[in-house]
Amino acid sequence: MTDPFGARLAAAVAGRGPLCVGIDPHRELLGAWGLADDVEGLRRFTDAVVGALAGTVAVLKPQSAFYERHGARGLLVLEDAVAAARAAGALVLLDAKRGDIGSTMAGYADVLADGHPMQVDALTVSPYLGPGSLEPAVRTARAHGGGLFVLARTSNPDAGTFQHARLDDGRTVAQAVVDTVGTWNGDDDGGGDGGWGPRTGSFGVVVGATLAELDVDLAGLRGPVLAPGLGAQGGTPGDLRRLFGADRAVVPTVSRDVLGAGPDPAGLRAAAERWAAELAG
Ligand SMILES: O=C(O)c1cc(=O)[nH]c(=O)n1[C@@H]1O[C@H](COP(=O)(O)O)[C@@H](O)[C@H]1O
Repeated sequence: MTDPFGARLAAAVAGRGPLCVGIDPHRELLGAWGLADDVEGLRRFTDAVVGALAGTVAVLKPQSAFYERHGARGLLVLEDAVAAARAAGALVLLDAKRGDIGSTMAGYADVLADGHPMQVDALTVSPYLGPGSLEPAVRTARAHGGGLFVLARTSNPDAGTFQHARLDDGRTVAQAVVDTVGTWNGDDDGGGDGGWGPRTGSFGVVVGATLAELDVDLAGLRGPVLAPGLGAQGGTPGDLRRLFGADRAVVPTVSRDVLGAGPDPAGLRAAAERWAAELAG
């Protein structure tokens, strides 16, 4: 039986540091690397990032949209990259922001299951259809040692329009999302204190590093926080410390600010190492 995702993530972070690098091969970036916006360009970009970084960073986060837009052959590139990244020791967080109900949600979550041709370690999901809508994904994650990161307080400027809306009980939507995810991190699923360790929960939330202030209470989360918005969106390592302190299980994720240093593998590695050093300092 595979160890729970939270424990595996904590072990990866202990060995490699917390940095997650997003693989976002969008049109402009392919062009900046001198690659065509086609499947061959996609493959060369992806192979370069995985080859340069999968042996050293804790987590790689491919963005599914940039593979789906190239059709079935794009998905084959993603499938190969996921296998190569995991073989090199990186955890793979598939960024697809899935959200649906019942059997459809279960279908999306099958990407976490043993035997899936593109099995990943964790998946980003959207809670918009309600807390119960994500239960099938929670079940699949538990059964296969997978993890989920649920969108709670995202990094985009207008995120608060929905995420600050209030429930009848006065909590913001973002807070209700965090509280819901905290209930999934029960004693059997890690259920630690919100820091790194073998009991780090397998169910996390997304909270942007771009926030002016931390306007959700993470005390009951007991799982990891994925923090995007660093670099290109303006967030800094100082913002991370200001928002989350030093003791919380936070996975800072950077895409453009590392990917822009390619295609030279040494350049990619140097950019990731720079971020890792700044995050450690
Ligand atoms: O889930 C995410 O990764 C995510 C959540 C969020 O709140 N904001 C956010 O930018 N992201 C993702 O992070 C990537 C952009 O990273 P940067 O290029 O570093 O800004 C994209 O793939 C976004 O979908």
